[in-house]
Amino acid sequence: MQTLRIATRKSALALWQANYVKTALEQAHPGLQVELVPMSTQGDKILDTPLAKIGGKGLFVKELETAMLEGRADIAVHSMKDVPVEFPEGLMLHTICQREDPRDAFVSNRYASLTELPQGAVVGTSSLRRQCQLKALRPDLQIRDLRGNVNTRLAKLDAGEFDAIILASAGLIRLGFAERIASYLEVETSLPANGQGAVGIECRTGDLWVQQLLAPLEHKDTRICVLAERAMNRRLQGGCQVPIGAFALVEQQQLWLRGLVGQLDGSQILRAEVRGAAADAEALGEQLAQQLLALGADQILTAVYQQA
Ligand SMILES: NCc1[nH]cc(CCC(=O)O)c1CC(=O)O
Repeated sequence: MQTLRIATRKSALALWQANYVKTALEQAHPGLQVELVPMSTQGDKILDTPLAKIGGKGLFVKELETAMLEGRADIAVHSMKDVPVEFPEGLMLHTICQREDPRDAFVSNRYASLTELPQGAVVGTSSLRRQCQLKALRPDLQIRDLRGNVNTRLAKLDAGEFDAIILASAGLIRLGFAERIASYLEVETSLPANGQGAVGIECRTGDLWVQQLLAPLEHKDTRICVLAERAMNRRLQGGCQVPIGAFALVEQQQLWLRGLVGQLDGSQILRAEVRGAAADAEALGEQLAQQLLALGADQILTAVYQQA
């Protein structure tokens, strides 16, 4: 019996996601051996610099990809929102699993929601996408950088550094911290990042043994949504650290994709949306990007890249 090896980061969330895939594979294929291969990535090591400043795409995936290319692991499990748009030669995104709650979460020990925050309250997030939407709604808020894995971020909140912090609810729910969520930010308030809440599985392009094992883990509607969201991002040349939101829903083969590009201070938020056949997911994502560009998204993004 062969063993399938999963390359994974060592953060609690990465390990949770890798174990989730391990369990799903073992359930789908009784008798299959699945092993985790934990490793540190550059993104885990540089903890003191705001992510937007380091810039480089794929900070959290390069080591995992090298392990697969060198045959030390067979698959890598990623949070889709951290996966760069392009894949290295020899690797592919093969499987997209069912999405967890895609919304951002408002986490605070003192306040129940964004609207309850007092004037000038300090909110922690390292996401430019969250920052611009928060500032658009509440220009008085002070946004401060918040890095680290989910546990670290919660500890910083508990230490009193912030009045509230914003995190992806998916990560909190998966790690058993759902009760820390004071309220959910509806997507109209905080449009999620492309791929937020979805787990993807990467493998070698020609590895048919692995690909056939992965097939049962695929979730069709999540794939459609994530492909549309990623196509929009790709057309806007957005990495994971840009003030861009993209969120799709599919119902009865119909796709509804909403997109947003914002000025960091929230002074301007461009929004657009498209609807169409789910089968045209990627074309719709590109179409939405074009609409945002026509509204002036390129000027905003160019300015952001120059600041970073
Ligand atoms: N950028 C870090 C990251 N990557 C995935 C998640 C959460 C889980 C997910 O979106 O799948 C998080 C933490 C956060 O944004 O709060």
